[in-house]
Amino acid sequence: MSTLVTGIGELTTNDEARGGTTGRMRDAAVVLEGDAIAWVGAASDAPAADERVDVGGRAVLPGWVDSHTHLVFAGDRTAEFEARMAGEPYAAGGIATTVAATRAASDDALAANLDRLADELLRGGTTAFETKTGYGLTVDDELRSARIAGTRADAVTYLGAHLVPEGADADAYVDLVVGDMLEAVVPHVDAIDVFCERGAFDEAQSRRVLEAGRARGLALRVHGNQLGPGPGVRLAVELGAASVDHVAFLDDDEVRMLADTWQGGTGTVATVLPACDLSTRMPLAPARRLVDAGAVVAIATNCNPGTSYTTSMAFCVATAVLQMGLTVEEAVRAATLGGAVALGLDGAKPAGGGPDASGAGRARLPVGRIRPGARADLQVLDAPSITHLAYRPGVPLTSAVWRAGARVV
Ligand SMILES: N=CN[C@@H](CCC(=O)O)C(=O)O
Ligand SMILES: [Zn+2]
Repeated sequence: MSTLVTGIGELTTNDEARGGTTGRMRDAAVVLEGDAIAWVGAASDAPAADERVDVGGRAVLPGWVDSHTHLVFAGDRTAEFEARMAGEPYAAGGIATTVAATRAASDDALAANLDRLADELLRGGTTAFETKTGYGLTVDDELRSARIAGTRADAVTYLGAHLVPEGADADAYVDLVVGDMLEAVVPHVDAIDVFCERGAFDEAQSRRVLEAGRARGLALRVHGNQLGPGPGVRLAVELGAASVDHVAFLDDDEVRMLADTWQGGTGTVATVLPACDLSTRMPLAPARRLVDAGAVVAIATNCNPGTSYTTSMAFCVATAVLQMGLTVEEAVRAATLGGAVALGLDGAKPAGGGPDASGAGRARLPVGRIRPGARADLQVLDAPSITHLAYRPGVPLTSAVWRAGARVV
């Protein structure tokens, strides 16, 4: 089955061969064949296909790639949010509230909540997403979180090192995280993550976690420099992490260090989380300085019930433009290809996945670009250009979405 999507007023391809930040084309068409993109070019040259969809001059771009979420959880944290808006600071300890609710929930309840949020992501134009464990913090609860995550997510990250459980000794808990817990989850995950922050895990503990994950072949991620300056970014760079996320507190050396990782072609993506910065009333990550220095930046929602309860990549893109100083093109690239690079799903290396990473959502074709051979993931905006994402903030512009060749919105 093939589909010709034509009448595209503005096509954002992210294809470097087409030049510019976003490889933009005018009056374009795309042919989807099965789950892949088969052809991209001028509408006037488009080949015939089984089905034809005319989008009437609207803008088309790759589906969002949300490279940082925490969607396996139960309960919510409305009261904590209200207290924060009344002046209380965010503290890592709030995670324990969600851990208790998650442990008490059935598998079905956790899966239903994940489905609800994954559907919400899709309706907002997100066609690929990562999600993490980290609200279980026992061997059994982390294992079931990883299994459930794999039913929907394109990439699953093990975050046993999210918080030291109440009453546990920190170093003894790290022994468990790098020992039995890692052994249990490793067949189901692609990456390992650690919350390297005051109130969570220190540098030595974070290093142990990341080195253990690396020894098991997992990609590395770090929650770093979220609540203040700290060792997270330096550790991520030293250990060759795929991404370091939050990065709200960066000095000039850290910005340069992140940019320098890309000199050999692969490096550590700096993932900014604008909705989280706003919802925790923390400073916005210095996305402008990162892009100016040459770092590869991703924009993600960090959807979770504590610090960032939104699935809206469009909101994050608008914030990155209006408040972090990115251009619309830079923000759109960061929210699509940037996320794909962070997840290793951009096609630069074989698709990720642990030995048994066979979840329904797993990406087997590259995402983040509209070009032949990529997964057929694209979104149509009810607008003539991507500029409207920031020009009309808060307006739900997503009008059609294809994921892996299937029309889902
Ligand atoms: N910072 C650590 N983890 C999450 C917050 C989780 C929570 O508060 O429940 C984050 O990325 O913001
Ligand atoms: Zn997070």
